[in-house]
Amino acid sequence: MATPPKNKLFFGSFVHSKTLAELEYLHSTAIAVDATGKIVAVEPGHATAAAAAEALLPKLGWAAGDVDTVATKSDSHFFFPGFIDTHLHASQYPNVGIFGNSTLLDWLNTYTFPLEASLADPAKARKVYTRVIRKTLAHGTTTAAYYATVDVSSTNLLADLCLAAGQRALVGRVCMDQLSPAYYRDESPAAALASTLASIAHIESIDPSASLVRPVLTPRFAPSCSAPLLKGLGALAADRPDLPIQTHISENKNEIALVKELFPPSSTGAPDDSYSSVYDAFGLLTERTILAHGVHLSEVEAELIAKRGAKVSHCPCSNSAITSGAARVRWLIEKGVTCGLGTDMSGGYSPSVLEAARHAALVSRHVAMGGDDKAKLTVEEVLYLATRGGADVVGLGGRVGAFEVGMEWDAQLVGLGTVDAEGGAVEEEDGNVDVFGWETWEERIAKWVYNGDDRNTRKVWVKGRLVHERKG
Ligand SMILES: O=c1[nH]c(=O)c2nc[nH]c2[nH]1
Repeated sequence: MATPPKNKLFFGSFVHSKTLAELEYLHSTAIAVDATGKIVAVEPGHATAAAAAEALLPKLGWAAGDVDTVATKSDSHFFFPGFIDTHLHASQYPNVGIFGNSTLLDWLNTYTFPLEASLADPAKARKVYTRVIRKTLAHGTTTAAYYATVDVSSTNLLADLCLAAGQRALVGRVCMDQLSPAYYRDESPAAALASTLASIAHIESIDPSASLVRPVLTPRFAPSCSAPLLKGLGALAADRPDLPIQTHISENKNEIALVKELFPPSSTGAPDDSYSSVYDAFGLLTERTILAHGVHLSEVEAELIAKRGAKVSHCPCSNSAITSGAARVRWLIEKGVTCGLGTDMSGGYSPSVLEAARHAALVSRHVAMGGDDKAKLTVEEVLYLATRGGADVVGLGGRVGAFEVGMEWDAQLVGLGTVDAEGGAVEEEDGNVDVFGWETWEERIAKWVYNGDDRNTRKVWVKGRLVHERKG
């Protein structure tokens, strides 16, 4: 029989984003998490875990025997909010790193559609989805906005597996009824909508209160959806204002030209021929919409996106790998657009949001080298995008992404390697980050962002439940 969840007391150093520009460092702090996974107290100023327990437990009415305590081992260990991957294709995971010299439209046809279609085989889908969930959890991703495939049963399986593994997820059945090979597309707009409803019904049946897993409307991107399909999805989005929406926008110049050709304003009633106006004309540009990429948006489009409250998932690894371009994140933020980070596997080559964060920092420097010096993103800013910003993008702002009373405990325990007086490793030799002891906390975090990986992610919790523990 499964043991019932217990109250927990976490003790040590906690680091999280206070604002876009500022990380908050809470040392000698205790965070109490109740059996439902909610943070009920954040109390700095205790010398030890035992002292924190003595002070806190009576106030919370918790008996010592009902509480599990997790304390950090040393100064190079800290708790950090779980990462939020605002855009990834679970179905493309076997292809990470496999993109050759392709760009978006030929990459889709050469690498992506054949793999996605092959996951209609349930055994293969189970193998791929089990692995991608395990791998992203091991990298500290506590929430993932997943695209599955066109196939309903394997999409539903992805949701089942997320729930079983304890990963928070948005799971979308991919809608696409045109411009892909006949072996991989919805048969008609009506069939696409029926399959979407079937998948929504399943996901809502396994997690009726959306405690972890939620369905998300997923028109792949404008070129692969006919006008009747986009119209139907817009109507469904209006009927179901609780459902998030995810799609791609303005990733690649040939894609944008294709959208202009397929959706002239005369066919949509839009005021212009921009990509954003196409989604807007069909009621799909909303405050619940996650737009992946947004590399080549115009001023007017950024203003429209901000006005509608739609969000952008910045996918720097993918934008570099398949040569889409360098998105101007500072510019988007200054326009009032909420942004988060996406690994975008397998356009992106890495399952790690930490890798996406460091790549976001590097791409912003390329934008700066193009003449806009203030484009550079700081360590604090990319970590905000990876956590709090991401939570806003996927509609979970205020619920996850930071350590505040009332939020849920989605967190990772990060350990950096410690070096002794002779320069030898003191503990946990594995990993790329060496802490000598003289670094400030800001410097430790910067070393983690630029050199860290899953070896530093020792433990991961979602909604208070331990969902990953690094062995060895
Ligand atoms: O990076 C991307 N990955 C995809 O699978 C996709 N489909 C449309 N546009 C896309 N872009």
